Amino acid sequence: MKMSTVIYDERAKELARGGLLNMFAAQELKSRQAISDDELALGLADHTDGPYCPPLPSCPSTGSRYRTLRGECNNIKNPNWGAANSAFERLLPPDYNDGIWAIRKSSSDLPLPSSRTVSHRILLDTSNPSRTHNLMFMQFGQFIAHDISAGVIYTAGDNKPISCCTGDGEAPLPPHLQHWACAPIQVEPNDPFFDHFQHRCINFVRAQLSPAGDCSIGYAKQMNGATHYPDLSHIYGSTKEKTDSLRAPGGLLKVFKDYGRDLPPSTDRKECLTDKEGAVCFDSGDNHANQILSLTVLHTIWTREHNRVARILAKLNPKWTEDTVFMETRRILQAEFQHIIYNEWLPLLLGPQIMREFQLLTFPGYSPGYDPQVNPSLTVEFSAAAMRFGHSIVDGKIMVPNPKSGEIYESISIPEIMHQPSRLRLLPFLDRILIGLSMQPMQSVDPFVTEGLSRYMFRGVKPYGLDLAAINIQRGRDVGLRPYNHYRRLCGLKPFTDFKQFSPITAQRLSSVYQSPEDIDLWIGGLLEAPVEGGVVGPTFANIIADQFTRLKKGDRYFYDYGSNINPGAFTPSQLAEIKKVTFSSLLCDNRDGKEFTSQTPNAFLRPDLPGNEPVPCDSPLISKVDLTKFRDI
Ligand code: HEM
Ligand SMILES: [Ca+2]
Repeated sequence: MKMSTVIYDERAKELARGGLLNMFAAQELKSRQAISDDELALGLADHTDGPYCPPLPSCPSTGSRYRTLRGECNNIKNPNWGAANSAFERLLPPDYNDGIWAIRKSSSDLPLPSSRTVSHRILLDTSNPSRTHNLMFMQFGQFIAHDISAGVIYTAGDNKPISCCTGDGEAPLPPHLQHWACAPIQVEPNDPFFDHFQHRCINFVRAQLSPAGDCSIGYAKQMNGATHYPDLSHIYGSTKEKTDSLRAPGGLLKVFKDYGRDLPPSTDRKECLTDKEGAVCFDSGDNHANQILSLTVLHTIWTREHNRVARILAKLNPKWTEDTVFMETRRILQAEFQHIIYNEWLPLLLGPQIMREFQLLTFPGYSPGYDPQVNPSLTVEFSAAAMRFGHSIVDGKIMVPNPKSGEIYESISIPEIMHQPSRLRLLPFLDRILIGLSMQPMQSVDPFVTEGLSRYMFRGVKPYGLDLAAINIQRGRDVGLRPYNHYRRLCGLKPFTDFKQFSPITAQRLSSVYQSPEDIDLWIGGLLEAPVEGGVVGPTFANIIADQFTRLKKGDRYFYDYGSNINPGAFTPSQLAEIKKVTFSSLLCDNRDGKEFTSQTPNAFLRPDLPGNEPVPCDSPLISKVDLTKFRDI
């Protein structure tokens, strides 16, 4: 069983060391009473002679036409904002027991209930399919998440994973033998599932720290391994070495040619179960593409889109070097991706009112809104809780239809396709799973999480796996999330003062684990809320997510629809008009195998049985076409 978090490179390691040094310095200053609790809580401790300050990148004064690979040099005054391996920001100061990094206690200063206990007593596995959204909406959400958010966990000195439990998880290691980054999740002896295996300990390693961007010393700040911007860093990589390793001649991306079809390139990294004959593991910009096969499918689609667009651009512009073809294609794909997120995916998540309130709606032409004061960085509230709403919409099974007979060809339980992407090699599989993801409803956002994630995640060949729900709760505590009520207040919502304010069943479940409503973990509280009008998440998550995508627009000089007064890589008006025709349906039609997948729903994220969203042939006028001749460089 493997978590998919990895250390990237030397620079990431150096920053991680710096983050840790600063945290130790804060502990030291606190013990000498040279730093006040207020300073710690507000993160204002201005000790610029701190032990480690991240070096500033050198950026071209005129601004490059292309985003840098690491995401540096976007904000002119703060060139590290949003860069890979920089720190997460936060909406509220952290709740750490020592004000620095120690995991919070309950409101009455007792240890919090075990994250696993919270998970199995509050979350059930009950099917509650969405009446509108399909599983492609879920899968696209994880694809977005992997682009912008990648917590990195500590590893041992030799880069090996840290174990916080004995042998097979019979118990947590005695504290004096535990690595300092351990926070193992205790499993109660009467656990309804893990007890069958005498499994009493879920391994949990704390997230790596990164130095604060302003070199201040204060509470711990976690590292984001990805570039914070939606820039397809998980397709292209965020270091030169990685990107170079993924590139092929002619400005193309490498592919694995299989039966004449292009799949992502293969890798011999050891994250997949590859002991069966013909088994394969795929490479990507971020090394997480094999986490679940339906995610690998989206990596395939975007890799193909790169090569499709690059070939057209190279023909239109025979004088371009292969570097130009590569970078121009990347620039177009990044714009397509941002357009699909803001124009199609977010409105279906947040509903019209929040989209309007946060000025997230898309319009024809250039858009206003860049604000150099806005730090685009992801907030821990978004990454460790709100955006993880997605774990509730995963279905335990993926139905793969046979479009010829109209029957279900295969119903795959998801642990079977975690780190096991080899089915993609079967000839009709890609087309079939694309149809399946579009037909099958996603699950609703609610306190139900499939056992495929809460009992069997990454089980490999074992009878049990990890509990992602417990890990989410523990991660929230690891990164210092405050209790749920604090974020309700922040969003202008009334806090819960009594369990009785929840439905009787929920109240009973909550009070069986938490002592007070003031202790509820943010991820749990968010899942319990009814969705906002026209959206799928409740108001607390909706606000945190809308805030994040506002930062990612206002704080991104390279946002795809900013004009040349802001964006050094702006599109011409006619090019932008073409980019704005892109829909995820058009992308799927352009990059499917096309043997069995011949029709597509106009809205790729909604169920085909919704009136007006019946599948149509890919050449129907209802599926938009992008005219790339506008990208001839004259
Ligand atoms: C399809 C099956 C999925 C699996 C197996 C999966 C698995 C995981 C795992 C193992 C983590 C790291 C947990 C930790 O150590 O803290 C994670 C994090 C996360 N997941 Fe998922 N996930 C899935 C789907 C989704 C979906 C659909 C979304 C959103 C719509 C999503 C959003 C996130 C986010 C935002 C994080 C935090 C990333 C970070 O900063 O590390 N996931 N997921
Ligand atoms: Ca990114």
